[in-house]
Amino acid sequence: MDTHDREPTTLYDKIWSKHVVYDPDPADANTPKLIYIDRHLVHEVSSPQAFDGLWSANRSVRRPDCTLATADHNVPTSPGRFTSSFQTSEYIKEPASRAQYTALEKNVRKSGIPYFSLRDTRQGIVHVIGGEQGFILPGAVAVCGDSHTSTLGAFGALAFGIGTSEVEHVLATQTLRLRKSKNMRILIRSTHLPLGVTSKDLILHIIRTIGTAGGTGHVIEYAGDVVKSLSVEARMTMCNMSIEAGARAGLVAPDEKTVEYLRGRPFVPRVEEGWDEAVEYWKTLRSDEGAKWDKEVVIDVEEVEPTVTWGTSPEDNVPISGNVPRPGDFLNDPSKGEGVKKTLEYMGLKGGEKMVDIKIDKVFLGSCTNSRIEDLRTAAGVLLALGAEKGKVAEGMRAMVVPGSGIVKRQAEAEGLDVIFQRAGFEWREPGCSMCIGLNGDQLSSGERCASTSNRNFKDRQGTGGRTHLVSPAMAVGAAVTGRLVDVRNLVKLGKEKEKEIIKGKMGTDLPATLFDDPSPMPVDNLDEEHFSKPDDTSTATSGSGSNADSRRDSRRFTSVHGVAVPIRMENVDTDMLVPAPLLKGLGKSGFARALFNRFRFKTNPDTNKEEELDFVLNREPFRRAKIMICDGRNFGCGSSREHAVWALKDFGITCVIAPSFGDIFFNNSLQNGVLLVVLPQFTCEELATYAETGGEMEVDLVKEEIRCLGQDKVFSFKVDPNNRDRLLKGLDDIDLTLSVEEKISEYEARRKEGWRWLELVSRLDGNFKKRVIGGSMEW
Ligand SMILES: CC(C)[C@H](C(=O)O)[C@@H](O)C(=O)O
Ligand code: SF4
Repeated sequence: MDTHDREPTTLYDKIWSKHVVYDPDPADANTPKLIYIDRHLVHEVSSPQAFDGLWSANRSVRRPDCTLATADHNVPTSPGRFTSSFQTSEYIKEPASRAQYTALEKNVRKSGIPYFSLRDTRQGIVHVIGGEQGFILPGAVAVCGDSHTSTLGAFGALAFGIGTSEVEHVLATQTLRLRKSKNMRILIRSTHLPLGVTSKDLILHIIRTIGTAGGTGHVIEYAGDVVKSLSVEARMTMCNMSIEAGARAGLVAPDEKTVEYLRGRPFVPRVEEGWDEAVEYWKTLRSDEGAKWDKEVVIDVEEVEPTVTWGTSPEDNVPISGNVPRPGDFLNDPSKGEGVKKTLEYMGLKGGEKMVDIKIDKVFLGSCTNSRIEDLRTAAGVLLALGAEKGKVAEGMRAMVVPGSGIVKRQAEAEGLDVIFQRAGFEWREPGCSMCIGLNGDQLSSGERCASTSNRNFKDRQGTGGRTHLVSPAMAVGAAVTGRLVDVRNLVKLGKEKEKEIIKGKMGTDLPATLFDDPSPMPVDNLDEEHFSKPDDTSTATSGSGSNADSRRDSRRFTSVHGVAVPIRMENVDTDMLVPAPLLKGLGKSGFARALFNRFRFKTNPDTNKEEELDFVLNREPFRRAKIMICDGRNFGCGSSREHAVWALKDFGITCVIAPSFGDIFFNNSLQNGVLLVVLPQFTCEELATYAETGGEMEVDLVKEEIRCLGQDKVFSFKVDPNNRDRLLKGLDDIDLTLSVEEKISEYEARRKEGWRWLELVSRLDGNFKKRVIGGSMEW
C-alpha cells in the first residue's frame, strides 16, 4: 500500500485514506465511504441484538479472526471464578446479567469468534484487553459497541465506539459506511507534566477547557512533548476520555514507546510474520508538518493541578485547590446558574465549599480509564509513601481495587501490590467494569459519595442517588486514607520512589515474559450445556431485529411525523439519562418505552418503583403521547454508545428529535433506526420548545424539509444531509447496500493480505501462548 501522500495530511487522514474500500462519490468528501475495519472487539451488553439480527437474516460473521470477545460489564467481581465447582448460574446470580453473559457465549460459539470467558485470565474490560493483548495495532481501524473504544487510539489506531446496528454491520461485512470526521489537534505545551499531576488530571482539565461538546464531529490528535513524555498507558487514559470531550476518537502518533509496549504481546506479529515491515510502516504514522486542522486548541500544562469533578458532567471540574462553584458565579448565563443549583442539590454540596473539605464514603479504583498496572503501581506507591500507620483506609470507608483484566491482576499480584492494597484495607477484586457503571451490583447507595477513577460522573451512574467525584488513582488513594478529597502531589513524588523499589524488588521493570503464558483453559470447549438447551426465561429477545426485509425497511423509513412535541430544556442530555444502565440488560430491541428518561419519570429505583414523578414533562398531558422531542440545549445524546436510547425513543413513540447539536454515536444510531434528527440553531430550538410547551401540535416533513407548528403561519426550514435523507425516506438497509458491493471488500482484503500481512495474523488463540521474543532492538 502506498505510503506517500501528496499534500500534508494528518494522522487521521492517513489512516482513513488507507481504509477506503469503496467510495461511491470521490468528488464529494461528505458522502459516506465504505471503510474497512481491522479489529472488532465485542462485549455482552451491546452485541446480543446484533447477533440476533445477523442470525435472523441468515448471515455469518465475515472475519471471526479479526474479532475478539469478552464479558466485562455484567460480571461479578467477587472471588470464586476459578474454583472447580464453578457454575455460571451460581456465580452470576442476577438473571438478566446471566442472560447477556450466556447469550454472548452462545454467539461466540456459533460464530467462532475468539473469546475470553470470566474463567480465563485474559478476561477484562474490553478496552483494557484490546491494548494488553496487542490486538490493536498502530494504523489500524478498530471498533467496539462501546463509546470508550477511543482508549485504543493511544496506539495510533483509529479506534471508536459504535452502536449495535453498526456492530451487526461489522460482523456481517467487516466494514462500516462512514462519513469522515473533522480534524482537531490538542497541542499540550511544555515538556512534561508537573509533579503529582497525571494524564487523568490533564484530560479532565482539557474537558473543562473545551467542554463536553468541544470535540463533537472531530477526531482529536493529542500532540506535543508532554504527550510524548507520557507512557502508553497514560496516553490510553487521555484517549479514553476523548468521548467525554464529545469527540468520535482520540489518538496519539505511535513512537518508540508504542513499539516497545507492543513487542512480545500475544496478537502482535512475530518477526517471520512481518514485525519489521509493520514497524517500518508505523514510523510513517504521524501528521505532516503543515497539515490542516479544522480546530486547534493549545493547553498550558503549568496550569494543571490534580483535578476533581464537583458536578454531574465531566466538564464540572476544578483543581483540587479550588472551590465548588456558586450558582451566582454564572450571572451572565442564568440557565447555567440554574443547572448548577440543581447539580449541587443532587451532589449534596454547597457553593463556595473547598474541594478539600468534601468527605468521601467510598473509593473505586478501576474502570477502563485507570485500572492498568501503572495505575495500580502509582496507587500502591502512594500507600507505601504514607507508611504502615497512615497508609490505612479511613474508618467507615469502603475502598475497592478492581484490576482492568486478569493479566493486570496477575501482574499486580506478582509485584505484591495486592498485599499492599489489602494490608491498607482495600478490597482486591476480580476484573470487570464494576462500580464504573454498577451493572454487576457493585454500586453506591443513595447519598453515598465516591472518589472514583472512572470517566463518567453522571447522575445515578454508580447507583441511584450516588455522588461521584472523578479523580486520578493517586487522588483516589488520598481520599481512601483521609476520608476526604485531598491534594496528593507531595506524596506522589515519594510514592514514585517506592514504586520503583516494589517493581525492582519483585520482578524487574520489563514486561514479564511469562505473563501471558498458560492462561486458564479456554472455556469454549467446556461450556455449561444448560445455557443452550434451556434459554433463560429473563430473555426478552424479540424479532425486533427483523424477520423479513420488508419489516426491517419499514421500521427504518421516515417521511414525516405529525403530533405533540415534548420540550426538553436541558444541555448535554446523555444516553445514561435517556436509558439508565440497569435497563440495558435485555436481549431484544423492544420493550424500552418505560426506560426512556426512566430516572426522571419514576421515583427511586427504576427496577422496582412504578410511582411517577408527576413534575417531569413526559408524565404530563399531552406529552405522554409526544411524537417529536425538542431539546434547546446542545449535545443531545452524548456519552455512551447504547443504541437502547434510540430504541426507547421509538418505543415511546418519538421518531424525530430536534436540537442544536447531537452526540456523534447517537446520531448514527438514530439514522440506523429511522429516527430523524434535525439540527437547528439554539434560538430556533428555544422558539420551538416554547411553542411545544403550549401543547400545540407540530409536523416535521422530511420530504419538504420543513417544520410547521399547527395554527401558526410560520414555517421553519431545515436541511438534512442528502444521503441521510435518502436513506430515511427509503428505509435503506446499510448491510444490504454494503453487500451489494461485496466484491470491493474481497478486493480490499486481498490487497491487505499482500501489503499488510502483519495485520492478518491474529488467530493465535491456541490457549497456551508461549514466550515469544520479537525482533532485535529497533532504530526509530
Ligand atoms: C454499555 C456500553 C454501551 C456503554 C458505553 O458505550 O459507553 C458503557 O460502557 C458505558 O460506559 O456507559
Ligand atoms: S466506561 Fe466503565 S462501563 Fe464503560 S467500558 Fe469503561 S469501565 Fe466499562
